[in-house]
Amino acid sequence: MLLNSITKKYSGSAVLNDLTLDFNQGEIVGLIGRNGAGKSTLMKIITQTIQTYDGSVAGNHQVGYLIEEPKLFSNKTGLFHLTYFSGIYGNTFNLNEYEGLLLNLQLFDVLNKKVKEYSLGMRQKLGIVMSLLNNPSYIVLDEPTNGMDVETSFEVLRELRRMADEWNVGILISSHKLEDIEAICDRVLFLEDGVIADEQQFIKNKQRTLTLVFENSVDLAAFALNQHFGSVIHSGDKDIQIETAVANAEIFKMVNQLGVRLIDFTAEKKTLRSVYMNKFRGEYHDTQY
Ligand SMILES: Nc1ncnc2c1ncn2[C@@H]1O[C@H](COP(=O)(O)OP(=O)(O)OP(=O)(O)O)[C@@H](O)[C@H]1O
Repeated sequence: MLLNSITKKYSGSAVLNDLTLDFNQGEIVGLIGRNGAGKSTLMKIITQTIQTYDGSVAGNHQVGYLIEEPKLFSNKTGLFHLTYFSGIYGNTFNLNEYEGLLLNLQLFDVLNKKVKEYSLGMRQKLGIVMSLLNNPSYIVLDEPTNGMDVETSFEVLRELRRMADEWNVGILISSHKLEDIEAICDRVLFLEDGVIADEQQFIKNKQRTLTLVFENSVDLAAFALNQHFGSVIHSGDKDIQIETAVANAEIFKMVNQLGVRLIDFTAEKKTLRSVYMNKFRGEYHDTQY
């Protein structure tokens, strides 16, 4: 997808100012910036929700999205939404095709409950699944882990990585949670003063200490036997610490391929946070992010 020289003004003042950006299918791109920087505006231009702007966008015909909260019918079930919105896109909802995703997102067992009984996190997760119903080449997600606890965010981020790797979906994701962005993105764009002020491929070629916790010792053993990412610093009953320069994406890909269950993942260096603070905000504004 290519966005070329995008300028968007509200009441004469430019929110986006001659912004150019490209991204590919299979790639996860993070978008960060302060409140009001124009992240949602940029996303709405990609999804054609905003149609008046200068510049051009190519390759955005098949885009799914979740911007702000998903629009749901509170008295209808999760399954109704998936069936109904598939129909709107001219498709028939095939539960088998989505079973794995719904199970991994802990939504499968609540599909027959009305969404008014769903928590905010569950509604967000349903919104993410709904964004896939038109078989998109790209999805655009505005703060998708809002309202989610740490564990739920992790489930969602892991599934997004899987969508990019296995379904070849390109994902643009905005968030104020830098750790979320850091966990899954291939590259990160800093939106400032209406343009991409910086781009970091900070995850690659950086030596980090990763801690991976598996559901059980069998899963850990399978991972330890197959991993070739770097040296093992520590190995416990279910957890392992490795030092590596390999992108998180590669590690998640292997976890998926082995079919093992990872229940926690941390990277020791918070490089995105430090890069962001140093470049734009000054360390005393940390609380905004
Ligand atoms: N419909 C509108 N009319 C006028 N101004 C608008 C409109 N929509 C957004 N803006 C303004 O444009 C700027 C960018 O808003 P936008 O929602 O794109 O920022 P954002 O980066 O997504 O912010 P946040 O992180 O708070 O979600 C803000 O100053 C906002 O007030």
